[in-house]
Amino acid sequence: MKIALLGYGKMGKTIEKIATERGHTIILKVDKEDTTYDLSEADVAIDFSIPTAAVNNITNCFNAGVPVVSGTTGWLDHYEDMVALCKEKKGGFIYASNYSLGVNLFFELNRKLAKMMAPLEGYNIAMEEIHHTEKLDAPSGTAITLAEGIIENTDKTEWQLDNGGKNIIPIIAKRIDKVPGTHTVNYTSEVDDIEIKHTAHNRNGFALGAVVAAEWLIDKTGVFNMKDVLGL
Ligand SMILES: NC(=O)C1=CN([C@@H]2O[C@H](COP(=O)(O)OP(=O)(O)OC[C@H]3O[C@@H](n4cnc5c(N)ncnc54)[C@H](OP(=O)(O)O)[C@@H]3O)[C@@H](O)[C@H]2O)C=CC1
Ligand SMILES: O=C(O)C1=N[C@H](C(=O)O)C[C@H](O)C1
Repeated sequence: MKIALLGYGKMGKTIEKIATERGHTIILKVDKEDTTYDLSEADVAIDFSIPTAAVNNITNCFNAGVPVVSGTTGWLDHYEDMVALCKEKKGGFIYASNYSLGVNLFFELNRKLAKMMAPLEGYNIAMEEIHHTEKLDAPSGTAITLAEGIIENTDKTEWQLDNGGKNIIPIIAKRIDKVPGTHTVNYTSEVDDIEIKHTAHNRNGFALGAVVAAEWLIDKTGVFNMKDVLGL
């Protein structure tokens, strides 16, 4: 595959390494200096840039007829606009807040646990995410997906950064040098606690998932997610 990398920071560079090992060619590397770029030679684009650039990058892909794997977080207020544009342009689009296989299994576990906890009284729920100090958005996209999985399966109706409440899931976001990404969901009661936790040791899992998603998306039109890619 000929891949355009939209965003060539920590993730872009890790994706380059893994994509090259899998026999793909990187034909374009875009960073903030590149205001215009040519996607005409690309089979697929992978966007890991910054929240304020994601919508423009994804739009450019649809306009160029290039399927796009989006991993950038912090832009989801515009997600439905991108879905509509994808359909209008008959494009191919995958967004995931986290591309790692482990986290996608963790998402399933989180939904299942929430469903089991829903009828039980006396448990308080709280979430924590820890990331490196360069991260621009909080809470993480992964924490938001986890919160949505809980909201779908319990009487919780919303999440809030730092604040909890009767129907509100509190998410604590910590920033600690070099941490690739750690997510914890906690149920605590007077008699016991239940905790599920995913710890990324490096960025390779995110990058491999994004490349696998790009391989899967080639020649498809429509809007997909990692459940589609992994057959979960
Ligand atoms: N879905 C997932 O599995 C994962 C998602 N992420 C998300 O991916 C994104 C990138 O993460 P990470 O690589 O760690 O961040 P970095 O800050 O290391 O890299 C971001 C890159 O985007 C570049 N950039 C800035 N503006 C633009 C633009 N207009 N167009 C294209 N590129 C631009 C930056 O360039 P410059 O350096 O010149 O400013 C930089 O190279 C974040 O939103 C993060 O949350 C991260 C890991 C996993
Ligand atoms: O910015 C990061 O680094 C990460 N961002 C994603 C998120 O916001 O959930 C995924 C991963 O946790 C790393």
